[in-house]
Amino acid sequence: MQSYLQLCQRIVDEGVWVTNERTGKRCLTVINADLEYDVAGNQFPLITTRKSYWKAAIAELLGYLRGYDNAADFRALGCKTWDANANQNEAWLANPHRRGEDDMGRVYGVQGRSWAKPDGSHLDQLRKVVDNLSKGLDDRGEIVTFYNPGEFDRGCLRPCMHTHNFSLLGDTLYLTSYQRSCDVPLGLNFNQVQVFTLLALMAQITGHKPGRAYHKIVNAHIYEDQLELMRDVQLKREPFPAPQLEINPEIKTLEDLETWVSLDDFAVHNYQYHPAIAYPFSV
Ligand SMILES: Nc1nc(=O)c2c([nH]1)NC[C@@H]1CN(c3ccc(C(=O)N[C@@H](CCC(=O)O)C(=O)O)cc3)CN21
Ligand SMILES: O=c1ccn([C@H]2C[C@H](O)[C@@H](COP(=O)(O)O)O2)c(=O)[nH]1
Repeated sequence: MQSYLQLCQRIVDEGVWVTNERTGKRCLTVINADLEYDVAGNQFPLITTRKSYWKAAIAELLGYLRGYDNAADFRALGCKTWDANANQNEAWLANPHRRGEDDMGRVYGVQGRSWAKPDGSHLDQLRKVVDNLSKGLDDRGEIVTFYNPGEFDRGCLRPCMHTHNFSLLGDTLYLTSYQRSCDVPLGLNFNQVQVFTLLALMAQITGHKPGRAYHKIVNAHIYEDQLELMRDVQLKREPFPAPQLEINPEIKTLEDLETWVSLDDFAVHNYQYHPAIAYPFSV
């Protein structure tokens, strides 16, 4: 939590105003942030200086792991975060590849689970990583990447958290996740939860102990219409201790994640938080 607040304060103190063409808004921006989460010690990095909707963040992660390409599927899991990008983004609405209401196109999990190969077949990146790690194998390329520039024109948004690189040292699993662009008040709130939960879940289904998760961010920003709430409200609050995440131990395979797992299989304990803050969202 301290490292999140330090990043917010750093943006407020040292950020540079950058005009963003896609959203038409200015962002106060810094370059490079390194966050680290203690998954072994179950220090769940949930924001405590406002109410954080952790279930929606885990639902979004579950949708990526399943390869969802439709905002309706995310809604059915309990997550509305893709509604706006699928249905209100002017460039995507005008894109001939968009297949109607709620379609997100070939983004995130679609790339992770069915990367298109030149011969017309598809590659399941996540399956390969799960199979190797389950056998105790780390080929130094246990990577799931959603970043496919050749198909950017077939999706509603380029992935922000785009690459997850797993590592095995003995029986401990580590994760390094890379993010090119980060909406610190809204997106990071979710992304911290997702990096932590991804390592915890992958360790559980591949039979290893979770270690630490490393989260590397390039462009970290606060949109102009979020700045006042961050500077004058959220940053004035004192954080509470980190809560703990409990995951149903019956989740044992990738198939479990693909089929029956729901948000009822996750619980957070000892979550103390300050009142909610409704930050504006930019499409
Ligand atoms: N501008 C922008 N910021 C983002 O963080 C973002 C995007 N766009 N587009 C793609 C996804 C969607 N994500 C989102 C979208 C909405 C919320 C959001 O509105 N969160 C609220 C309430 C969530 C709820 O009620 O479930 C929050 O207060 O955290 C968070 C992340 C993260 N990504
Ligand atoms: O997981 C996510 C997804 C998106 N974001 C934010 C980062 C940016 O503010 C926008 C994406 O805009 P680009 O113009 O494509 O960079 O969404 C996030 O923080 N986390």
